[in-house]
Amino acid sequence: MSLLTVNGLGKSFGGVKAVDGINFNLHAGELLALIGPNGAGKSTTFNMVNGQLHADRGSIKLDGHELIGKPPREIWRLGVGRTFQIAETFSSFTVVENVQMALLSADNRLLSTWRRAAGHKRTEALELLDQVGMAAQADRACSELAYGDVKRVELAVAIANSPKLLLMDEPTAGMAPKERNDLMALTKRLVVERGMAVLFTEHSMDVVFAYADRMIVLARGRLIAEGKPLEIRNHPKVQEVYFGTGKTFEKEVQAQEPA
Ligand SMILES: Nc1ncnc2c1ncn2[C@@H]1O[C@H](COP(=O)(O)OP(=O)(O)OP(=O)(O)O)[C@@H](O)[C@H]1O
Repeated sequence: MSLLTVNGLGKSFGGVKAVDGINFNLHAGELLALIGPNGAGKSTTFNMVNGQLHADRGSIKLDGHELIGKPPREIWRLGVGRTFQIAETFSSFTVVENVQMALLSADNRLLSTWRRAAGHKRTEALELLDQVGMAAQADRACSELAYGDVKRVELAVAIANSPKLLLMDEPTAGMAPKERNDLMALTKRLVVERGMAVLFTEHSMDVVFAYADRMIVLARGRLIAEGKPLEIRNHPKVQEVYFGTGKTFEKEVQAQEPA
């Protein structure tokens, strides 16, 4: 049975059908890329899955639970996590403190208890940091870290609640090619080791073709293709919608092992 099942999902803004009756599913342990040209409906789809936007029609089921109509916090509790950029205010906290806060939040403890709970779940937080290769930098302030390392901490924060499904909106934006590969290789490892599913949007075709297990392609709100990277690369409809956008499907990039 699939973990996430989306059926007939639709959302309009005024006269614009941002998402026009799409169907797809996602299995545990799978990395699914959602791609499409600008304005295709990727963000709208994402935001309906995490509950930030209310769908006009259709259904989004996680493990058989209907998500439509539920507030974002409840959707998160049911097991849909997402990566957030570590906000300015948290960058003065150390690496491990950021993960401890995420663990506190997963336990439904208030942030005001933080000062009293500075030692809370440090061991669990260090274990999570170990999984993303950041345990050695646990006591450094996030503000001192290289960009690629901040992204690793953000990933540790996102998995603190043990999500069944992790949503990643352009995870590698602004990163150099080496950092991109490291982050996606790490994501792939977490997917395999934790049996977690990932749905991600991405503009870098190199990243998508190297790391996605499967892809879905949107254009003007419609799902125009679905399949494995190689099938998508050769799909005439996909080539047609991308023609002239400057994005090509020619580059072959090999997935790397995480550093
Ligand atoms: N809040 C909104 N109000 C009005 N129109 C919107 C709103 N959000 C999205 N749209 C429209 O819906 C369509 C799909 O937008 P969406 O942001 O989902 O596309 P996208 O694939 O994420 O694009 P991009 O790659 O440029 O981020 C576009 O035509 C957009 O202008």
